[in-house]
Amino acid sequence: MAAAFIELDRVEKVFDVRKKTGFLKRERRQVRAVDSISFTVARGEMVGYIGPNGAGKSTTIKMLTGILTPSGGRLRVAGIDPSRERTRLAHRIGVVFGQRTTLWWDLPLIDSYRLMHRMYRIPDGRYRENLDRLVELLDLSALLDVPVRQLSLGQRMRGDIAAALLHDPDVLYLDEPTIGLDVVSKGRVREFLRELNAERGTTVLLTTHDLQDIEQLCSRVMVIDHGRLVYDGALTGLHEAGESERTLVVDLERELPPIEAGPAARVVRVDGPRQWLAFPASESAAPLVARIAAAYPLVDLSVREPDIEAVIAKMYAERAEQADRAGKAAS
Ligand SMILES: Nc1ncnc2c1ncn2[C@@H]1O[C@H](COP(=O)(O)OP(=O)(O)OP(=O)(O)O)[C@@H](O)[C@H]1O
Repeated sequence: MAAAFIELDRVEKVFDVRKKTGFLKRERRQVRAVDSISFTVARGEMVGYIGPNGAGKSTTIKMLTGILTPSGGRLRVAGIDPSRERTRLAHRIGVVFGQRTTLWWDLPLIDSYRLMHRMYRIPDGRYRENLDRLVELLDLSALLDVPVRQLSLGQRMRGDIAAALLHDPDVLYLDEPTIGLDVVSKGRVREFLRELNAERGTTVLLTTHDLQDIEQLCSRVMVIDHGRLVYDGALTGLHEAGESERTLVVDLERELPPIEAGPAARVVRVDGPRQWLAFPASESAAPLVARIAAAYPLVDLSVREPDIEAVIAKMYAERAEQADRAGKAAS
């Protein structure tokens, strides 16, 4: 097995929050943003890190960059403790926040790169080489003299990605890298990330609400909810974890009452002679099809896989319900 490049062992982050509850009254409360999370990421892996709003994703990324110090547990990136050696780590990591730019707003793009060249003390030859490669791959040559504020969102994002990679980091954290981009720009960013990972073996940790980013880029996904890791594995395994359902779409010869096909399947929609039956994704469709074919005038049928978006929405909703029930039971 490849050596772990990012290592978290029971990492916690607790925030002390003061809330005004009256004229002079303040209530102190603790928010456990990250609650005993453990995982490892091997060098060269490309991993999705997803979860609902407020789950603890950004807090994790901030601890991985050294911006925040964990309240407990052990964390290492490339063997470095991020909060203790933030500057040394900065040479090994690149960070892209989709919602904020790291570029200088009023300066032409190339000036931001020149500043980074100095800030990161990138050797001249390496800077030149990396800049040329990134400009070509991200199609930036016509944009280098344009002030950042005049760039479109997609152009700015490509500019930000290049900035994060000028110093050749071993690991890249991407926080919502395709947010607000049109389909073409999203495609370009994803293609570039795939190439970067394949050619240079850059380790990528990707946080996104766009599940297509994950589907197209990551073979592994981690799901965090209420500060806890609730899933870590292949994207396909999420279907089972989310106990998702597949849909059998049946065309009958004529309009009929809802099909009765046993306890495992239920009709979820009827439209004229077409009926939709939901059944567990973990079960084979064959016996169900055989039962329907034997008892109904069947013309055509197809099976629809659950889409990952629906699976994750269901998973979040179920966990929110569980938390709600636990909260009510405790009060
Ligand atoms: N500096 C802070 N002080 C107090 N609470 C904080 C702080 N930063 C984050 N939190 C809280 O910690 C929890 C996790 O927040 P975090 O920003 O990590 O979530 P997230 O998964 O990145 O969410 P989103 O998808 O909305 O960006 C939330 O309840 C948030 O309100």
